[in-house]
Amino acid sequence: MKQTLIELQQICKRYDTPNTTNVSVLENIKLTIVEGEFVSILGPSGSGKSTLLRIIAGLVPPSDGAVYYSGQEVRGANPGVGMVFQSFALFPWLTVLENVKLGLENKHLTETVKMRKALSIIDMLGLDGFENAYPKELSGGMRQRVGIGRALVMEPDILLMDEPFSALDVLTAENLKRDLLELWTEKKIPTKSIIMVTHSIEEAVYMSDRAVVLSRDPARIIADIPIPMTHWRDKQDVQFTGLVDRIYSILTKRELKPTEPIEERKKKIEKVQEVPAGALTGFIELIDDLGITVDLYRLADQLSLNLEDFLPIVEAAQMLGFAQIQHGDITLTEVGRHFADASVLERKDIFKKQVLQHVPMIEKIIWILHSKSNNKMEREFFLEIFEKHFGLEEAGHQMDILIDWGRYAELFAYDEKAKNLYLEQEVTGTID
Ligand SMILES: Nc1ncnc2c1ncn2[C@@H]1O[C@H](COP(=O)(O)OP(=O)(O)OP(=O)(O)O)[C@@H](O)[C@H]1O
Repeated sequence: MKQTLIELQQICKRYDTPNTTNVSVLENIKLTIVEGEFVSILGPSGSGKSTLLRIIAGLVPPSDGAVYYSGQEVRGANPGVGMVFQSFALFPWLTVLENVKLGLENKHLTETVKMRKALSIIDMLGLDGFENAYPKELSGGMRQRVGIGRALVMEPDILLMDEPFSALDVLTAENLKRDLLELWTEKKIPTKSIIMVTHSIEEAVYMSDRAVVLSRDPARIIADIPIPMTHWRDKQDVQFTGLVDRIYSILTKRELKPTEPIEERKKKIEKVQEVPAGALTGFIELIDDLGITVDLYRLADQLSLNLEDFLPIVEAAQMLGFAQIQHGDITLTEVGRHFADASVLERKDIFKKQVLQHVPMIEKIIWILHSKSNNKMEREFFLEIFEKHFGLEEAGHQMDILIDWGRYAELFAYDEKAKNLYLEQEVTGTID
């Protein structure tokens, strides 16, 4: 029977922001991680992946629920974990050796033992000869090796990695992934389990044994997929591409059920993806050019886009009724095809219909502008409404994108200087 290393029991996390209280980020997360597992955590941008990792590390307390490490409830820093950060988090005034040794700061060990352990890890990570170099003298890949070294020198049962490769160029990242995987699979490190947050489905399927997929607003676990392949994995293998496609299709599935009546959706203030109308138009044209149905994973690969950049465009196209996603493939709807083939003016008309039908926030903006005798209203006014739902920063982003969509659809105009939204002409037949 394998030892349970981490158990998350009904973890919830809520944050207060300057304008909103108790915004739920994580909801009812239950997860068990046993010895020998390499688990990836995937999810849309801002879904709460890093927050979850920090809760496991004990760096952030959960609002509800508990984290157990080897059967003991974690209160404060989790003694069983070492953490690797996307940004390396090295101290620039310390050498490679000093940075790595820092991981042992709180251990009751003699200086000689600390030195021996640090040098051995430095050697294992291919940093031999750079012990006395400062981070600024190192490439990104080598800096991350130091970050990994600092976590591994503690000989943690669980290695937590928060997007460890995303700040690196592709080749450096591939090289480091292979080296880390070799240390793990050949048991050259005493680590019993690895939990990695990543944006890359391919990375998750290449490296880990299990992919846990989170939803957004708030994050719940929507899938927990075993990856039953031996290392080294062939990225062209049908089992590999099948798993990538499956996770893609889960991630691109809309959280709001398509069957939900539009009247129900209109009661909600639903966040829209921050995708300008121009980018969306280009994307729909591209799908149309490539054929009726396009494999999303291959498309992202062709465009060299990572999930974080790609998913919002796909979701926006889906939300506005231009495309449908099924089994990892994207297909233009009839409206989408019509939009792709239309003239510039016709497109504006189609876009107008789609946003009015699918984006209740735009409908509210127009309703308010209509109700004013001068058909004008300050941006600030709408911002305050949206702030209650999304918090200040996100409300600003949402407002920017709604203005972009509204202007493109010629539903309203925007005076950049005065920061006013106003109606240029009557919008007919669409407002209840
Ligand atoms: N200290 C905090 N106070 C308030 N809100 C926070 C705090 N930390 C995170 N959040 C919010 O929690 C949500 C989840 O953030 P988190 O960084 O965990 O997501 P993520 O999935 O790791 O994002 P990304 O993929 O962009 O790295 C975001 O909306 C973020 O703004």
